[in-house]
Amino acid sequence: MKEIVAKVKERTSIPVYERSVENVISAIMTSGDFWSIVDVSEEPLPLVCDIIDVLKENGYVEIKENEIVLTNKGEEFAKELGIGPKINATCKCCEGRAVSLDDYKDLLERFKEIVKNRPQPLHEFDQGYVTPETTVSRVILMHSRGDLLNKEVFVLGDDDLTSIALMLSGLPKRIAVVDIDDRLIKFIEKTADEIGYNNLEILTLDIRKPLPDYLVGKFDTFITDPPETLNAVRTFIGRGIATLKGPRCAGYFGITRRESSIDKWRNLQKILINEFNVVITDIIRNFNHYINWGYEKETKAWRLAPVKVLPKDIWYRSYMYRIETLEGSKGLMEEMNVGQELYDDEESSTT
Ligand SMILES: NCCCCN(CCCN)CCCN
Repeated sequence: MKEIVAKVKERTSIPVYERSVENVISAIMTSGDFWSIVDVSEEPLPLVCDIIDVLKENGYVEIKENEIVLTNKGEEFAKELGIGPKINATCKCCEGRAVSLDDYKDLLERFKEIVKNRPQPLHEFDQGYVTPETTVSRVILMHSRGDLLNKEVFVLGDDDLTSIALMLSGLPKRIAVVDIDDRLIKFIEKTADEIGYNNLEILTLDIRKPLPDYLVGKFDTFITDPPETLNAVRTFIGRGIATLKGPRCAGYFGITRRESSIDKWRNLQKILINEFNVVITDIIRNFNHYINWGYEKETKAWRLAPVKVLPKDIWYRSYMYRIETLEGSKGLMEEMNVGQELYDDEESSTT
């Protein structure tokens, strides 16, 4: 195992542990599909590719009819190390979100109807929207925490159309939506007119610039779904926190393991705790399920994939973080002079 880890370390700057290799072997024992192996392993995609390559070079893994499988030598190796397949204990009725959709079936059906001809994901903005069940579950989650009823809600980036589910719920006092993509802005505006919702504020602004005063300290709750670079965490989440009125306000955001190692998780959690002085109240594993976005073949993930087959099922998921502000919490007020590095780092691959 030590020589495997050493060989992987030669290939990547992403932190590698024996546990990383174990996670990938365990995932291969669970599924032969590359995308599902990344999903189950919970290691960053580029690292999974390096580990599979080294295991293949050393005869532990082979590719047969587009499936990644252990060889006999690999099975021996796994047995020696005591590695078994990953069990999937996800709850059948809530899909692991710990939120029940039972009382919101009509909201879900209405949402599905409205978003039938939604704008499709654009690679340039790292778009990739979540399932309707995820979007509506987000509304229920926020409502269950007391963060929606008669509250002023800020949606920072909305290819998931969370603002539409919020409008349909009728819960917030008002909703403000920011997005850099005019197609989304127009779609959300048109929908607000169609459903006769008029407590909606639409803003197209580049959040790398400081927020205008009329947004600073004006909201009770924000939600965003940023890329996983530390630049994006500072920018998207920092701006979200800057919109909050004061202590005991809430923020929600998705953070994935597909494009961030838990080393990077520790760094982003330090930003939340030490720079923004907020507290993390919830981290719900695989709450957000992303529909395959269609530009896979243009991404680094496709170039790195050992098997060139498009994903058939949902494989990209993120954890839902909930934070609360306290005395001394503060958001990002200065300009962020970043370009593509808002989206890209050594662990990203679908941006
Ligand atoms: N590039 C395709 C997947 C993007 C997912 N990212 C943006 C999602 C917007 N709804 C980030 C996901 C986790 N933060």
